[in-house]
Amino acid sequence: MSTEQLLSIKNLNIYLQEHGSDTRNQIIHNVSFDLEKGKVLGIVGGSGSGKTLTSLSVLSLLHDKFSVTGSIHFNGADLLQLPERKIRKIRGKEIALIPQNPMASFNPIISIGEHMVESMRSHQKLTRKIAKELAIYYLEKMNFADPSDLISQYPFQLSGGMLQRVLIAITLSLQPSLIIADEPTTALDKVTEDHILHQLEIMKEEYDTSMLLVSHDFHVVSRLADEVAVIHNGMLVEKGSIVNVFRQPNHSYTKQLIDASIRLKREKP
Ligand SMILES: Nc1ncnc2c1ncn2[C@@H]1O[C@H](COP(=O)(O)OP(=O)(O)OP(=O)(O)O)[C@@H](O)[C@H]1O
Repeated sequence: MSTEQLLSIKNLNIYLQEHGSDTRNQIIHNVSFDLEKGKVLGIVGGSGSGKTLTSLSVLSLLHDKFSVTGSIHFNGADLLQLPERKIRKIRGKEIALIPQNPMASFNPIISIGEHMVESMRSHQKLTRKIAKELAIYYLEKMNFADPSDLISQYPFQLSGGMLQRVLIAITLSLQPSLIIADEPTTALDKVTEDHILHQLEIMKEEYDTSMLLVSHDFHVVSRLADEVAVIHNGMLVEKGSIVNVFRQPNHSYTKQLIDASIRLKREKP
């Protein structure tokens, strides 16, 4: 592995064996790709292609009915070989996940400010006062008009788009080396999608954050990604620079995804 690579996935296979079943099905087949420091890699594929399983395997967040072979080197260590205790330290602090449904990441009875303070204090030695000041700073970065008021609100008082921006602010505050954003805008309308993509652009440009951006939508990925990997039926069918793949897709499945994203862009309200 070159020293520049932050993440290097080699020959990743993921198998599913339901409890009590003798049959083991292979879902991900021999997937390999690298992510350089400071770059964004888009992982694109249709529903059920295996994007989420591939990205969750990096965080060792797969249910125990899945088994994984191959290697996932992150900062030099193979994550598949690390004990859970070490993975837990990496998760959140070194590798953070921005999921599709942000609501599931929040506890409904804890205020936005408390979520931010707690997540920062669980990874860094900070007083509550400093953590609160930092929370306000990062919410300002996410263009919230009144962060001092926002921190006393509860998750149910915020829209899906606002919660997603809070989650990005929390992620920023942890300053991870790698962010995995799994369909971060799929549930949102066009205007909110634009806001979120803009916030992710800020993350990339100001903080030099490396990112795996998972989406079924080529248009979303093309806004941010340097490189793209296309997954179909659990197999990597094409990868390359976003400009080259977008202009001259080699695989017919990639062409279909690009056409679908152009249609989606026209139709999304
Ligand atoms: N918990 C699960 N139990 C059984 N099969 C699963 C589970 N999660 C995923 N799969 C199967 O694994 C395959 C890949 O799923 P995955 O969620 O990675 O796809 P995806 O590309 O992220 O799709 P989507 O965008 O719809 O989430 C699918 O065929 C799916 O049915």
